[in-house]
Amino acid sequence: MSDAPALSCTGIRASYGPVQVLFDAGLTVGAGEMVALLGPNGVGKSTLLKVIAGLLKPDTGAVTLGGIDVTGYNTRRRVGLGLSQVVGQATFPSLTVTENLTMHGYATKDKRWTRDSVEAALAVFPRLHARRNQPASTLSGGERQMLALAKSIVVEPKVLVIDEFSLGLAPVVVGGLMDLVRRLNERGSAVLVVEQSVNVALSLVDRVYMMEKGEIIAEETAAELAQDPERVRALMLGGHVAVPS
Ligand SMILES: Nc1ncnc2c1ncn2[C@@H]1O[C@H](COP(=O)(O)OP(=O)(O)OP(=O)(O)O)[C@@H](O)[C@H]1O
Repeated sequence: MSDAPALSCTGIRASYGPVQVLFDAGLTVGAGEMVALLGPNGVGKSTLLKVIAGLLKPDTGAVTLGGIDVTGYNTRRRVGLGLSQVVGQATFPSLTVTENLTMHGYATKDKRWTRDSVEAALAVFPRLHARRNQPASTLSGGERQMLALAKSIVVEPKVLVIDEFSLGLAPVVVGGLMDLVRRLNERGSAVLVVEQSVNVALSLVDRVYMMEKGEIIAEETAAELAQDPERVRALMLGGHVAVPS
């Protein structure tokens, strides 16, 4: 087995038209590791996720998946290498829960494999199982978020990237979703989360990167950061964050 990181980005510069948003940003997620990317609004976190997914071409820098340089690959080829990104509660509203899962599986795998893994995904989410024949439009926000995560199980991702899964959801729902992410990680997925709730991030991940103005300004373990609420507050307010030497 390769000991290459599940995901790495190095020296990423990216722009929207003439406006540069990322300045030599980089991060690494080891195989089987859970990592969070934190920072105030508008610093470029989602932009880095777009670069990772192949939705935005960087001006410079490289992205690797399992040691393979995928910088020139389109999104579909990256998904084929095991990348799965959960963005918001993205589902097809008029399709049922089962149809949403099946469609997602077909994107990369064959029919038989997909049928089995849709059953496996529904077994992990009893609430979705009970609503398997309902259109996604009739699900609650938390259930839709579960469906977005269930899609990730269908493709058994090597790298799962989650953008803001706690946004707008009740704490009890978030707790359930965190358990599911942990289970996915135990089954072998490396995880990168971008999360507004620092508490959620710190209780989930092993390691944290902090972003400010398009740059990674610090990297440390979640345990270390959890002991310094003052720094966490400064970070999330976008003030200068003192980095211990
Ligand atoms: N499609 C776009 N076109 C032009 N500018 C954009 C576009 N998307 C984002 N931006 C700008 O790029 C900067 C970084 O945005 P980005 O969404 O990456 O930040 P973020 O850290 O994810 O913020 P948030 O936590 O609020 O989601 C912001 O100034 C934003 O206005």
